[in-house]
Amino acid sequence: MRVKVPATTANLGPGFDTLGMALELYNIVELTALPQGELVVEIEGEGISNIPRDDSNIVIKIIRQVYAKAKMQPCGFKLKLINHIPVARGLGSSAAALVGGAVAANELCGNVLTDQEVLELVTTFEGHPDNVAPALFGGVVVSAEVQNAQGSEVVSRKIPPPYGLKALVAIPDFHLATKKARSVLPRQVPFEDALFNLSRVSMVIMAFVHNDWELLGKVMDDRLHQPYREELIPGMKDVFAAAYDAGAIAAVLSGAGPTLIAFARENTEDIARAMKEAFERHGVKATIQELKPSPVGAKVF
Ligand SMILES: Nc1ncnc2c1ncn2[C@@H]1O[C@H](COP(=O)(O)OP(=O)(O)OP(=O)(O)O)[C@@H](O)[C@H]1O
Ligand SMILES: N[C@@H](CCO)C(=O)O
Repeated sequence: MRVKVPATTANLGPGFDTLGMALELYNIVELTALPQGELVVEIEGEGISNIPRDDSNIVIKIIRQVYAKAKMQPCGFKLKLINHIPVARGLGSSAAALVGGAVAANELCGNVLTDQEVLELVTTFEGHPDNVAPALFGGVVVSAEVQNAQGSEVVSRKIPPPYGLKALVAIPDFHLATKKARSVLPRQVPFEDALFNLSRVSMVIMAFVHNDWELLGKVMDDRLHQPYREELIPGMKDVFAAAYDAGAIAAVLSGAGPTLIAFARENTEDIARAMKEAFERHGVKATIQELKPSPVGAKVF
């Protein structure tokens, strides 16, 4: 069983824990059932030296959860992870790993779980839906956890991938765990900052629905997470300024960082160079990739 699953950029500025976009950079998860008790984990590419190869691997954990939820007899597994998404950089590596594992396991179980059940299971593991939903469905996805009679559910709606928009991701050569990047966020925020984000995120959704890039350029600001995370990413503000000066439509933190992402339709080479050089001025080596939004999410192939 082989599954291809995209990287994702979460938040898209003001949409903290709510918005995410799939990107054309993919991991592959290969899963084979073995006799009970056997476990083989092979890793290629990103994370080769630090992703565990035992039961503590999050892909193995979610596979076992899928089997339990599908009420299937547990068995052993051979798991091969071919990783192109950099780990702990803000490009949804954990969501891709979990979605890839869950979709592969569900396929081995005869697709007993619906997409919605996979979304719920993986979101509970990950803690928030903003990377999980676009990794599963592709495009730009708006998600929310809402209360219902049974407890809670994840509602999500997909906006088709933006046409002609390119993402320039500046990936620094250091890791930043999401847990650490969440630990610097405040428990409470000023009312006016909540209002600021509420109005901006509504407009960001409108911009993506209507492919209105002029609007996007006016409203992709954030006051709920980026200002607090600036201390963790040397040069963040200067890299944003360099991207705007070189012609970017908007520049934001990708997920929990440290990757910074600029959106553009033209001048992409100038913007990439400007972001790289701005990081260098702060002593940070960064790799720049030009990616397109991915219209597709996780796919068995
Ligand atoms: N392909 C993979 N296979 C198994 N575990 C992985 C894989 N990729 C990431 N992980 C696990 O997820 C952790 C990184 O998750 P984390 O949420 O900190 O970063 P991220 O998902 O890359 O960033 P963000 O959520 O900001 O986009 C790694 O330390 C590793 O434990
Ligand atoms: N919304 C999440 C994305 C990273 O997992 C955050 O910014 O912490």
